[in-house]
Amino acid sequence: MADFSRLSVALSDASIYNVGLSLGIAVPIFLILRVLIDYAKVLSLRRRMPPGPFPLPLFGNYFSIPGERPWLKFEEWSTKTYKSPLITIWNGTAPTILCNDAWSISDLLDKRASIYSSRPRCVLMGDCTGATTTNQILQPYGDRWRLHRRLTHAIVGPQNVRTFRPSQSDEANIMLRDMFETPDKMTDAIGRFACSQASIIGWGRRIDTVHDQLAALSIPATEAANFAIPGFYIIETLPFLTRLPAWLFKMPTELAAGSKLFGKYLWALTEEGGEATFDKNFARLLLQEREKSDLSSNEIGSLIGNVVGGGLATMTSTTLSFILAMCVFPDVQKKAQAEIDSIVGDGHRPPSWEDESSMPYVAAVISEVFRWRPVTVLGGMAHAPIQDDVYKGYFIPKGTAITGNSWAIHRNSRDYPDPETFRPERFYDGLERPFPIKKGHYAFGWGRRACSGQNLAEQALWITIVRLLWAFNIQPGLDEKGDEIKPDVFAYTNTENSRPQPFEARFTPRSAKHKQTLLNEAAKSRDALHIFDWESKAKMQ
Ligand code: HEM
Repeated sequence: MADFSRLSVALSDASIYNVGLSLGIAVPIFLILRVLIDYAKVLSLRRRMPPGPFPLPLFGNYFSIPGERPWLKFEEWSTKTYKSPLITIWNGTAPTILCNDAWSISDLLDKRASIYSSRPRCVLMGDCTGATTTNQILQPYGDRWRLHRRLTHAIVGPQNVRTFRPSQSDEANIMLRDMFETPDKMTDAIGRFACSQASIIGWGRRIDTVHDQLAALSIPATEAANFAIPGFYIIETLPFLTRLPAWLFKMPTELAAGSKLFGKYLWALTEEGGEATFDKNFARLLLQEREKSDLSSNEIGSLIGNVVGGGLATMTSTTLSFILAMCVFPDVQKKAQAEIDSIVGDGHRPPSWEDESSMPYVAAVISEVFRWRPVTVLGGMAHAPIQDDVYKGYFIPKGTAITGNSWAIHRNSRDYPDPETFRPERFYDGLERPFPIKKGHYAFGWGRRACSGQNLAEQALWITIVRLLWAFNIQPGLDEKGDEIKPDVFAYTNTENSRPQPFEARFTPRSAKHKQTLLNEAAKSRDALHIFDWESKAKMQ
């Protein structure tokens, strides 16, 4: 018996050893086979898709995409290397098609919108945070997304957004005062304005300083848009990294924990907003809609969170680009001011909404800002087709990420001659050149997924820009010798929401009368805004 039992132990030891040995050999062989099969699929697909750099196994084009402003490289690949408006790059084994001209992207995302209105898989923003099902920006095309879009439009759609004109006008006056008093903090003044108008819409509470927790948390959170840049994060290239234990790779766990906490914070704000004195806020609307549409607290939080997240960085960057343009193109500024003066006179009142239709040149200035420096430089968020498609002989598989290189689209000299010059005349008195859409630019994206906050953004930017032009001569900052510092118009951040690197500008009131009026208006506006002044008890721990 004893001998038998020793034999069986020896046998079982041997079989464990053998199994271990077999696994040790089988697992790597399986993994290598898997990589090779995936690579074979990539190589076979790429022959039928738009051209692009040759991908490596597993990593795709990860190593050929520059870390610094990759949109410039994509434009070069499109116009010089492959001479094709559409190029394909591989995020690991997943293709992304980048459209580098307005006409091809319009053919796909506008004209074939019934196919191209879903979203591709997003590892960081979607898988790691669970937002794919709860956040409109990421939701796949379908009924839930339609519901979210309808709800967003119920608060900031073309008609409904007018409810917020008075508070926007008051906040713009406060912003003007802040620019006048502390021009070195212009970015804070604009960021506070953008955050406050979003918070008023969301929860009926204004933001008095950028140190408010909502502003302090939201400003860095908007960097999440970078997750959409192909090749920016290795995890988008190698999604299996999300399965590694946290001690080995902590980013996914930290992201998940952070977004859970932020979600709780948004919900706490929403509960407060439901009780706010100003009852036309989004929280109130969604809480009423909650049962009817079976909305989860995460969905409600992200719907309101998008008003802050969608508008904060985009509006701040666009306003800064406008200021930069005015510092560099003074003749445009003078022409816009002449138009404003012809309508509102000598500074006794600031321009208001009723004046909008009488100021076509100001409208053209704003369109040119969107064109000259489009903020979402790679189109914000890629679309994805819900079925395989063929375009001009190229195969586009279902689920492929497809987006516009807005940088390249807005600098195409066929559509915009002399594209580096800031020239509002391109948009004045009709479009100077044919363009697929009436707007004449694609700063707000395409087709059915085009920006839901467009009307809000345009309304806010109009009142901001027209009042800045009315109140100030905007000029570059001065160095120690008193000479103007020429700003670098190409010094922009390396981010999806691209904004000018810090630069100095002077805001000189255009006359004593303008100065007096702007200070009086700011004081009146501060009183009017008291209804939105209350302290939030919601805190993110
Ligand atoms: C200058 C300001 C803004 C710019 C340039 C901008 C740009 C964009 C772009 C390019 C997209 C992607 C469109 C596409 O997929 O084709 C987008 C989507 C979106 N934006 Fe904006 N945006 C701005 C302001 C806002 C504001 C103020 C909000 C607040 C409501 C907002 C909310 C959204 C939402 C919810 C989406 C997702 C739409 C969907 O997938 O159905 N945006 N935006």
